[in-house]
Amino acid sequence: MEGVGEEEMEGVDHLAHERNKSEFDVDAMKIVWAGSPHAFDVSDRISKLVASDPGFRKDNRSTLSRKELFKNTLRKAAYAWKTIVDLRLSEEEAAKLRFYVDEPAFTDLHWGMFIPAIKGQGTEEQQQKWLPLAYKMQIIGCYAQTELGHGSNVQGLETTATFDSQTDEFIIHSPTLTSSKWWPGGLGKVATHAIAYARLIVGGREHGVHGFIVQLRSLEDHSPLLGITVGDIGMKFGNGAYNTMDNGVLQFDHVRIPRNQMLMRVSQVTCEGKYKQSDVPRQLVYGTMVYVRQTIVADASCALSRAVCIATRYSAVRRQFGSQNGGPETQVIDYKTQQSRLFPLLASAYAFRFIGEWLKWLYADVTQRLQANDFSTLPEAHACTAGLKSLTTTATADGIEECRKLCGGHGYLCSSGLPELFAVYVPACTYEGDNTVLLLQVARFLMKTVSQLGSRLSSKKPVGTIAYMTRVEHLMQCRCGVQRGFAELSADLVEAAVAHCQLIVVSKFIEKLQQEIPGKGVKQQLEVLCNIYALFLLHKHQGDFLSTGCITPKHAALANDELRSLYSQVRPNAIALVDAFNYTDHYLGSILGCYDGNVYPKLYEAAWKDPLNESVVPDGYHLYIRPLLKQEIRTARL
Ligand SMILES: CC/C=C\C/C=C\C/C=C\C/C=C\C=C\C(=O)SCCNC(=O)CCNC(=O)[C@H](O)C(C)(C)COP(=O)(O)OP(=O)(O)OC[C@H]1O[C@@H](n2cnc3c(N)ncnc32)[C@H](O)[C@@H]1OP(=O)(O)O
Ligand SMILES: Cc1cc2nc3c(=O)[nH]c(=O)nc-3n(C[C@H](O)[C@H](O)[C@H](O)COP(=O)(O)OP(=O)(O)OC[C@H]3O[C@@H](n4cnc5c(N)ncnc54)[C@H](O)[C@@H]3O)c2cc1C
Repeated sequence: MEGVGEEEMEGVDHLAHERNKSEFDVDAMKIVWAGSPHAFDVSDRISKLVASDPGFRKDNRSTLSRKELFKNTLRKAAYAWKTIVDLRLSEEEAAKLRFYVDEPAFTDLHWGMFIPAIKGQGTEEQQQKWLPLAYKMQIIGCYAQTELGHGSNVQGLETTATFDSQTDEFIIHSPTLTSSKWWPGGLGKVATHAIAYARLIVGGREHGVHGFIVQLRSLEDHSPLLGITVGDIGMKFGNGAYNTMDNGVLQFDHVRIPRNQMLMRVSQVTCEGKYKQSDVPRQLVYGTMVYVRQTIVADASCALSRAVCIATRYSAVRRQFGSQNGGPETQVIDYKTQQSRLFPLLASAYAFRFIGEWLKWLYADVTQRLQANDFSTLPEAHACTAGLKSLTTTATADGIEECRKLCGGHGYLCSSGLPELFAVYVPACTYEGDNTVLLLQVARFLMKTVSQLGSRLSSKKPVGTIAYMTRVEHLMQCRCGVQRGFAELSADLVEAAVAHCQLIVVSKFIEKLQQEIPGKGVKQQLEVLCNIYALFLLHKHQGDFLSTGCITPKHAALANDELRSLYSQVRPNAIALVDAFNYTDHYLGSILGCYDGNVYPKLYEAAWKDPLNESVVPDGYHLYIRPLLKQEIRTARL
């Protein structure tokens, strides 16, 4: 192209000068981020496989109608499955492939909730019957719990499951409009089966909410079965975004299922109509939600790191103001305001990665204990998964929006990848439990812990977190000390719950740094990021910390000075720290975040591909614009 300067030529790494500043071994950090050499190998190999296959292209999504978008998602899901089968990918590789395809689809719920629900709440016999069908995708499942009238309040669900001892069946029914199942992903147009949650009624007596496997559609022609009314709930936030998913509505009209399709690991109904509650906490029926909440924390680190990668690379490319004697303008990443907004998000991405690793261990540990009927850590596991899901998704949704703003006007273009990332991510603050409702669960756990243990919530925390621990105890004492009910104090208790979760994230980051971490300069970089995360939160909530008396205003001022110094330490390593996420340009889906930093030619080229530019004179000119210009005002034909 004429007039293209060297700085805009393709094939040149426009961020090479930034990459050369790195003070640590980026390849070693890639392995830390991935979790292990094996995990890095799988991620690297599968992400490149997806990026190189035109069958997984996603740059055209914003130009498709809802029906075209959905059909394209079905095509991709089928193509992904064929790829998995043809290449004989392992379960781990298959999960990575679905992750890098990066499109909300019915498969998320089939693999992410339907199968875990059967594994967690089905008997051995039920697992042996249903899991092989599900693993081979000979049935496609969804998780149908939420209703039009109830989502947070699971015990308020209205769908009924009435046992008929004459026929040894359950009758599944939607007694009211508000009992219609509403929101389940994959339900609207694809799922052939559901795990449906309903109020169990045996012999006229209610036994609370239980899960049931219900077939919804014929495996011959996909038509809804007798008594099943099912469809999509309509367009959702954003244009492309989550509209690739058929969140559905479902009504049951006295649908009969065999007794052995009630998930019976936690409770049973005998053929004589006798209800048996195993000696396990009834909350195990919520087990699938706990499982997904811990995966969502890991997902948060992925989503936030994507946004931070885009904003960091673009901040290094973008120059604005500051030219000296006709020299280059200043890179916006060098402005202290840009650093004070961006680098805490970079630190948070790493913090959430490590807390996600720990939560995965905690979930595996509690699951192992449940096998031995050891329920001692179940309350803590519930509080941690609920609280950390709430904390990380709120921070990530806010962080993605901040990254969009950090990219100025170009961040608002679809080609930046940020609007779509935000629109797809933001419901994470709602699904798998509204974030406030989940924090109330944490507050309830803290109240019980304080009442059982006295003021000390826990002494099991690294020394560096004393201020954080004191803050939680202070916030709890301020609330528990006064004689007012939980509901009256709930807004304050939620703040204490957030403080408690922040304490966990900081302490687990510190514990991570106590491990052996190979690679030149890697541990040092992580120490800087850990200090940024901890001091940023201390600065943001300094009112809490000052009121506890464990820090003075002088300490607060010193902490702020230290933050600025830490930002300066990150600055030369910023591009390398986001390179360590090892995202392909395909997965990032962002011109602003492209690896080579050659942004402007790509932005310019992308603009002309918009359908609006197929003609230089827009459709509608002659009917609407020309009359205006020629002052020939006519009644425009509707
Ligand atoms: C790689 C990706 C893989 C998978 C991804 C797939 C999907 C995720 C991606 C996209 C999203 C797509 C789908 C989204 C799906 C959904 O949204 S599914 C529906 C989610 N719905 C909810 O989360 C509902 C939230 N509500 C609840 O959980 C409960 O109603 C409640 C708020 C916890 C209240 O329950 P309840 O009224 O029964 O109990 P309480 O009276 O409040 O408490 C009684 C005691 O029980 C303890 N408790 C409560 N819950 C649990 C639990 N889960 N585990 C253990 N213990 C629990 C509670 O602490 C009380 O204890 P006590 O104080 O000692 O009495
Ligand atoms: C994209 C998406 C996908 C989903 N996929 C599925 C799925 O596959 N399967 C499924 O079963 N469900 C699914 N859901 C539903 C989701 O789980 C629910 O929307 C979620 O649990 C919140 O419940 P709700 O909608 O009833 O919100 P509500 O609880 O009605 O929340 C509304 C407001 O009330 C507040 N509130 C509610 N209770 C209290 C309280 N006790 N104290 C204080 N404040 C309170 C909340 O904080 C919130 O501000 C999905 C939802 C979305 C958005």
